[in-house]
Amino acid sequence: MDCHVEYDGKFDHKNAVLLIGNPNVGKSVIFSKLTGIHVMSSNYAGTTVQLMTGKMEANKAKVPVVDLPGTYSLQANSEAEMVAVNILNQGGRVIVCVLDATNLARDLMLARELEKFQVPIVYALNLVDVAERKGISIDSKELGRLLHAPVIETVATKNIGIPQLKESIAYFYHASIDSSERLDSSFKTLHDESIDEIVNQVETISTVKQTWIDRIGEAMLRPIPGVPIAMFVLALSLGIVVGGGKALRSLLLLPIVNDFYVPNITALVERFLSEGALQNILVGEFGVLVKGIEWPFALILPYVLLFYFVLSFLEDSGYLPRLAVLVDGLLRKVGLPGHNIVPFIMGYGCAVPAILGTRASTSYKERLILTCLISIGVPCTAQTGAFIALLGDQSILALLFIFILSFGVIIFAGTMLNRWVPGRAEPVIIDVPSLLVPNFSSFMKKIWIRLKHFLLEAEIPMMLGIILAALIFETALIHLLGSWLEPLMVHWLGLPKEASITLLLGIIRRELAVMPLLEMNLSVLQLIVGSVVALFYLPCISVFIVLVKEFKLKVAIYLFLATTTLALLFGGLIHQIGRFVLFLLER
Ligand SMILES: Nc1nc2c(ncn2[C@@H]2O[C@H](COP(=O)(O)OP(=O)(O)OP(=O)(O)O)[C@@H](O)[C@H]2O)c(=O)[nH]1
Ligand SMILES: [Mg+2]
Repeated sequence: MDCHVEYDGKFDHKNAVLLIGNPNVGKSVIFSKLTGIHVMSSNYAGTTVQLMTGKMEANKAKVPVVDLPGTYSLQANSEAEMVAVNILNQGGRVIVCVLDATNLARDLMLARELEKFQVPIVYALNLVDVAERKGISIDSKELGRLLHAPVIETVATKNIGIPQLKESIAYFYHASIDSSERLDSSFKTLHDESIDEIVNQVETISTVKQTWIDRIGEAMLRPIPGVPIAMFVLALSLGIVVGGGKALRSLLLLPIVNDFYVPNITALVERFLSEGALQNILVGEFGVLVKGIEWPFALILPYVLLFYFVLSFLEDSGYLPRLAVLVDGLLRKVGLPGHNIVPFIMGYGCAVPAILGTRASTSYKERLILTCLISIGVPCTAQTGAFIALLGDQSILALLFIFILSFGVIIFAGTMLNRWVPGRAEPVIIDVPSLLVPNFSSFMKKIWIRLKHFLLEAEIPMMLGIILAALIFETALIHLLGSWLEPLMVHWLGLPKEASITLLLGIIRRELAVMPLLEMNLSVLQLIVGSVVALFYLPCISVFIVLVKEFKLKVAIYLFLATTTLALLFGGLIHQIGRFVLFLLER
């Protein structure tokens, strides 16, 4: 029988296999194993915040599969949960309900809610390896008998149980298509046992010696030694990103680009093109073949790579929810319960997934405050790389100043927004998962996905920006732009006229508001002013689009105006104060 589903351009959820379960139970890993499509998985609740779709092979047919955001219940409490519940309400062919073997009682609450849908359910009892580590053993056969459905034990990360799960899905998928009615009602019999009764019958907990990983996991949650550990993790992360990035840049990438690539490409272009505009656009001061390679690959890439290395490790190990517990009190002062630290930290990578990540927040107020703070004061990893390239060699203090200022503004803006934005943050219990040793292959794949994303997202706009800069310099438009912006650029900010280009390029990408300053021989004060302007300057095009999509055009425009005003205000004040201090020092 052919059960191929017609997609008609759009994904056919109603005929799909739906992966459902509480947050952080391994749905996305299972989805990746079923479909061969690698999607993001992390060891905290709320990784998946939108639908992920793919196809799996079932009895030689391609069957659609949907990975849903995790949900604690069908009374959705966040945008992400709402996505899951809405899809579920539309129906599906087979539900794969993923259960966490270390959290059976909690997960059965959702499982029980799913029984009301007239859709066959296959249970994947996942994380059995972690359960074993904790001395928890579950009789899956008995559980299946009590739930009137197949329960398949899985260790998704190691592919254990996945072939059996595939078989079971295929069986019920085809059965549900073959059957003129919905599946046999005996299959869906609601049972009378309470969740406690079921758990008592199937779960045995033996006392095992706590492993070192569980002991560390628990210690991290207490203020002592949790806070010192957090400080150490922060310092180590900074060391890896800043120190490692600098070493990678100056020992490997810059020599390759500057000593090998640039002379050769310049010679090649000069051989074929006579001196003139085209040659300048290709290999001149803002030559696209020179800066278009040096900026993204030699100056930014090392920091992006190492930042994602550190972030992915923190995500996969399960450290971030522990940090969330420690900073909960602090973050609540700016209207954000602790779990919001996760999208906040992601913002230091890129604001787009971070703003999407706020879908897991449980109130609109939280989402809005978090989005505003990320858009206003959190530099993305590419921009941080640009700051390090610009200031790192000149003055570490200046670099530090930029980040301290950004923290100050985030705290101030958060406190104000907490007062102004109506509503209140819902009280939530932070879901702390078991500490895990990251799975090597998914860890590497995750870094690769992010890197690929950066290269695809960054390289083309950066090239376009550089071509634009080259054209503006080549056609003397820079003088026109410089004259228009002279009162602002020269008198208020104390920057040279040609720095006006940064305001134009910064609209395309945030690091482009910084990079041109590298070519301008500026004083340390000017570098600080330029960096401060770039730090608060408007969100890049991609962020603007995501703001409009996730909120409203009005929110995007307000943020656009607020960030630009803040950028010019702070930049100007720092220039004026700096000039005054220098004047006093000289006297
Ligand atoms: N040790 C172990 N780790 C697992 C297993 N299954 C998943 N994981 C890890 O558990 C974490 C959560 O997995 P995800 O697939 O992101 O969970 P999810 O259910 O999609 O989470 P949300 O999207 O937040 O709802 C990840 O760090 C996985 O690598 C397993 O069977 N054993
Ligand atoms: Mg997921």
